[in-house]
Amino acid sequence: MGTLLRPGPAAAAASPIPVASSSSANHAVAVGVGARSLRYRGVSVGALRSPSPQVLATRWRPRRDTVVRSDVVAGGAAAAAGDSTQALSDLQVASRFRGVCFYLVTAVAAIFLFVAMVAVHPLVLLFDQYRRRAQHYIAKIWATLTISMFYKLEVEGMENLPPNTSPAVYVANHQSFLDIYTLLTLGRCFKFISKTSIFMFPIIGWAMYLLGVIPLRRMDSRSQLDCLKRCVDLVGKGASVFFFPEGTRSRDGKLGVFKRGAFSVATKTGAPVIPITLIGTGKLMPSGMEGILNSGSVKVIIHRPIQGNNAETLCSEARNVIADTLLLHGYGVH
Ligand SMILES: CCCCCCCCCCCCCCCC(=O)OC[C@@H](O)COP(=O)(O)O
Repeated sequence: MGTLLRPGPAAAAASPIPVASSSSANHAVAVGVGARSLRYRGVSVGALRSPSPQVLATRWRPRRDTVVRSDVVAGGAAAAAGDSTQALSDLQVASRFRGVCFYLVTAVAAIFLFVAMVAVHPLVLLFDQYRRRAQHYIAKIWATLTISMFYKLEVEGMENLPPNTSPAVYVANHQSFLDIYTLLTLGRCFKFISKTSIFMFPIIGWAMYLLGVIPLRRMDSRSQLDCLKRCVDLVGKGASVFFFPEGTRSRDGKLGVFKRGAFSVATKTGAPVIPITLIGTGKLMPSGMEGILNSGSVKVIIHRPIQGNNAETLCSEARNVIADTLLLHGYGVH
């Protein structure tokens, strides 16, 4: 993998924890996905916007089972204009229908499983306050049940996954909400770091509280420091933590810059970093298109643990191994 073209070492940004800028991110949605759609239809305009057209050409080879953002927009506009022949195609309707079914299944499963979570919580607090294995097991059931009906999941490198008794810092690329479901199926008791707004979701937000998910106000430097402190504390007590070092879902499908926070937790605690590459979730449910679910499959690649005492170096190593794997699978990296 080391022989692949790489854009350079991971550029660690100034703030230690990933912070998203929503306005620029939204712009990226419009530009990036629009470019994909043109490529998808065989027009080469997308190449003008990408430094790596071969990569995009590979990645966005025509697929009849994938709806991209501009398809939905175009379909909606046509419908509004009263042109029934250009209304949403069967394909788009199928992706939307699949999306509705997905949320129905996951909501019903969550209602029942949340009751189980509440029931075991006193015991969890008494006997397993930091790892909360029972709660994570229930979350694993929820995720497995949900995704098993909608996409095929392949996991490579299970042997690299440390046991729940070994604290570690897990990091992965982030393309979609489906990343969370996919990662929960691994059955490891890592604490996600989550933006605070997700805690507002009924049931899911409450379940996150029971799981011990760590809240982060992304634009608040004090919250960032508190979050890192909590992570160091948890790892010291035998639990694991999970970061998306890009801090936000990729809008154009390419791997973004990694923040250093996760890696400073690893160097402060001596815990290993476990890099994970997620492939395909962004095609199934792209960022900004949470209402649809395309058909397809997802691959998870768990890389070998890396260790070190320099956060910058760990950050570059982890990003490089994920970037190489994404390039190998036809994705781009920034
Ligand atoms: C009741 C059944 C069990 C329910 C278990 C629910 C467990 C949910 C764990 C949720 C962990 C959420 C982690 C989110 C991490 C995070 O915050 O990443 C940022 C993004 O994603 C969205 O950012 P953006 O792309 O900028 O909108």
